[in-house]
Amino acid sequence: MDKESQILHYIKMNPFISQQELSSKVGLSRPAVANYIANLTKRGEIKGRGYILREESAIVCIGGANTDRKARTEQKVRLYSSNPVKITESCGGVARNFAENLSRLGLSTSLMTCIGDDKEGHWLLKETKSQGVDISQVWVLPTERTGTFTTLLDINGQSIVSMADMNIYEKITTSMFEEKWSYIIASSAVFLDTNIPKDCISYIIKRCSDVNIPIYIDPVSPVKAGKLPFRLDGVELLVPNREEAEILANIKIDSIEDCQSACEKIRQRGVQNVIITLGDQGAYYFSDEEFGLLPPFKTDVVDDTGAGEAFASCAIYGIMNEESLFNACQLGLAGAALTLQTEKSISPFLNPEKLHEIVKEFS
Ligand SMILES: Nc1ncnc2c1ncn2[C@@H]1O[C@H](COP(=O)(O)OP(=O)(O)OP(=O)(O)O)[C@@H](O)[C@H]1O
Ligand SMILES: O=c1[nH]cc([C@@H]2O[C@H](CO)[C@@H](O)[C@H]2O)c(=O)[nH]1
Repeated sequence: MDKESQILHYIKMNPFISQQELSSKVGLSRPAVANYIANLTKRGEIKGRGYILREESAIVCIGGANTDRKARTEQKVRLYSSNPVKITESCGGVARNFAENLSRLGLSTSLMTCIGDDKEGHWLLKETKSQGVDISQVWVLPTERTGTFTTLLDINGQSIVSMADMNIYEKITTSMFEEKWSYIIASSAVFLDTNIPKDCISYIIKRCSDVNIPIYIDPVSPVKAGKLPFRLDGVELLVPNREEAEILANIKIDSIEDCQSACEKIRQRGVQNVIITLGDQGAYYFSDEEFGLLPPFKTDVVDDTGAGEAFASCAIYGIMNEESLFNACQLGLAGAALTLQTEKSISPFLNPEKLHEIVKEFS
């Protein structure tokens, strides 16, 4: 291998390697190494990000970015019939929603997803970028259509049925993540949803746990939860709703005792902390040190889409700030309450001050 290839190889292995370390590994002076790096950067071989210093709060959010279409009814829905509705569109996708929520909470956040080369995809990127999320790692796939999520809401703002047209995510491969690996391990944590293919999910979990990068997971839906590998070592937090937890633990959940058994079974798979969100019943949390049920913070429900992501991203914000699981859940309840009050999948009012203010009000 020539000197340049050797340097590139060592940077791929460790994007934080110093020029001094490189110089002793490849047998060149430090200024000579600097010269090689400058040339590699000029040619675009080093894109910069993997080789800048680790940012303490950076999180890469990997998974879906969709346009959400919500059909709202003014009267009781009639099945197998034509229902008058009002349709609105907003930005969605679990990983994208996490990235935006976490960015609104002041964390430096990046999104890794794919969109089609269409109006919807470019709109999603523009809106997401405007909220401070780094979108430089998004794949634009010219032959695919951007994912869509269409949901029918009843008079109470609760989703009756949802349709996920997200075939685009099947085009993502493990080698696409391999190419971005230096970028991924330059982050302090990774958030993962289950929109991407099964082998990619396993690949990311394994590689992150090998280098001790904490992983947070939202299982997305009961169907997609089944894509998670059995072993989940390295997963610091998993936040399923009731139906997803039933799939993951392979038991029916009808009581608090069932929540505890489900959490124990999920933890046996290698997960550190589990929080099961229970809709209008609140959330059940379980770790080595603490467990319990928290009732929801009472609020008007305009639209329940995105409440689960709001809960989990605010809880992750708490965990990344070294709060206890109980305190993280309180932040989660506050974030969910805020999101339930809006027609969009993300609350435009979400910020750290507002979150702490709501927690104070309810505790
Ligand atoms: N009707 C409600 N009243 C009060 N709080 C609610 C209600 N629905 C949801 N919540 C709050 O939102 C949190 C998440 O809700 P839920 O368990 O329905 O998540 P989810 O099914 O993942 O939601 P989504 O997929 O729509 O984002 C709950 O833990 C609770 O705090
Ligand atoms: O299969 C999926 N269903 C729903 C979502 C997203 O979840 C949000 C609602 O919880 C919404 O934004 C939708 O796009 C997704 O990314 N994948």
